[in-house]
Amino acid sequence: MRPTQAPFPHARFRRLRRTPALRNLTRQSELSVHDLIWPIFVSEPEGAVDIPSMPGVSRLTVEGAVRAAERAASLGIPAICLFPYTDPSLKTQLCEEAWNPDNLSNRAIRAIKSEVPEIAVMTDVALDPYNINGHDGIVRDGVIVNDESVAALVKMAVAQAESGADILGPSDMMDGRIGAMRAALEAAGHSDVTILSYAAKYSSGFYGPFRDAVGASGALVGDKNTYQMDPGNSDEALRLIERDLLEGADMVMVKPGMPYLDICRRVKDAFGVPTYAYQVSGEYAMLQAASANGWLDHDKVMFESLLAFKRAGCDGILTYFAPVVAERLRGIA
Ligand SMILES: NCc1[nH]cc(CCC(=O)O)c1CC(=O)O
Repeated sequence: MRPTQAPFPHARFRRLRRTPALRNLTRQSELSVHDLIWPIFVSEPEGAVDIPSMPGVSRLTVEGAVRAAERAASLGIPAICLFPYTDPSLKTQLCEEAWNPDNLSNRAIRAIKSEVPEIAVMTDVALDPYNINGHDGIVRDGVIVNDESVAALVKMAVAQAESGADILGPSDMMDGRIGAMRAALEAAGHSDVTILSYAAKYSSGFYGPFRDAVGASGALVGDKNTYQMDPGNSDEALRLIERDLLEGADMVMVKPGMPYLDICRRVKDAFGVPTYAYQVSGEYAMLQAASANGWLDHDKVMFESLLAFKRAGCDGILTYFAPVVAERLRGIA
C-alpha cells in the first residue's frame, strides 16, 4: 500500500477524528463477541477455587463449566476452551490419564455438549496436565521424546473427538503431530473435527500464572526450550505454520499474543488462513495487576489490547477477558 495525501492544509488528518461518528465511520478494525474464545479451567471435586495470579479467574467444577458455557453462549461467544487441573495422583510418566475417555476434560466436554450444544468446545492437546514431569511430551532419561509423544497425543486427540470436541488445540509443539492426528481422526470417522494448531508457540515467561492454574508449576522439571520456539525467531514461525497447514490444520495460532503481534501480521499476510492469537495468562495478569493498582484503566487496556490483535490481522483471540469484554460489547455491564 502507498498512502496518497495532499499537502497541508489540503490534507488535515484531524478532520476525520473530529467526532465519534466520523471516527466510527473510518475505523479499520473492530472487536466483536464473535472474535472471542474463552479459556476456562476445570477441576474437581470441590467448588470453584480462585487462582491468585489470575485475579477474576477460578477453577470451575464440571457443573461450573456448563454454567460458564451457558453464559458464553448467551453472550454470543462462539467457543470455550477447556484446561483441566488434574489430581496429582493421576499423573504418571506415560501420561495415560490423557486418553482416558472418562478423564475430567472428556467428562466436561460431554457435559457441555449435551447441555449447551450450540457452543463450540475447544480442547488442549498436550501431556503436561497428566505428566509427573510437567512437560508437554513424554520424558525418557531427561529427553522429551518426539515420536512416542506424538503417538500418545494422537490417542488423546481421538478421545477428545469421541467426547464431542469441535476444535482440537494441539499446544505441545512436537513435530509431525498434526498430520498424525488428522490421519487418526479421518480413520476414526471424525472427519469434521477441526484442528486449531498452536503452530507458532514460543517458549515464554508469560505462561507462569497458567501453570499455577493447572497445577503444573510444581511438576515442571527444567524448561520447554527444546520444543517451544525461541523468542528471537520469526521466519521459523512461518515455516511451522506452513508445515502444520500442509499436515491438515484448519486454523493456526500465535502464542503468546501481545509480545508477538509482528508474527500475527506476518502469518496473516503470508497465508491468509484463519489466524488466532492467545492473550496468555501472564498478559492477563499484567493488565489485571496494573488495573487493580489504579495504574491503568481496566476497560481501556482490555479493549485496546484485544483490538490490537484484530489490527494485526487475527480473526480471533483466546482471552480470559472474554466474558467481561463480551458483556461490555453487549452493553450489559
Ligand atoms: N500445553 C500447555 C499450555 N497450553 C496453554 C498454555 C499457556 C496458556 C496461558 O499462559 O494462558 C500452556 C502452558 C505451557 O506451554 O507451559
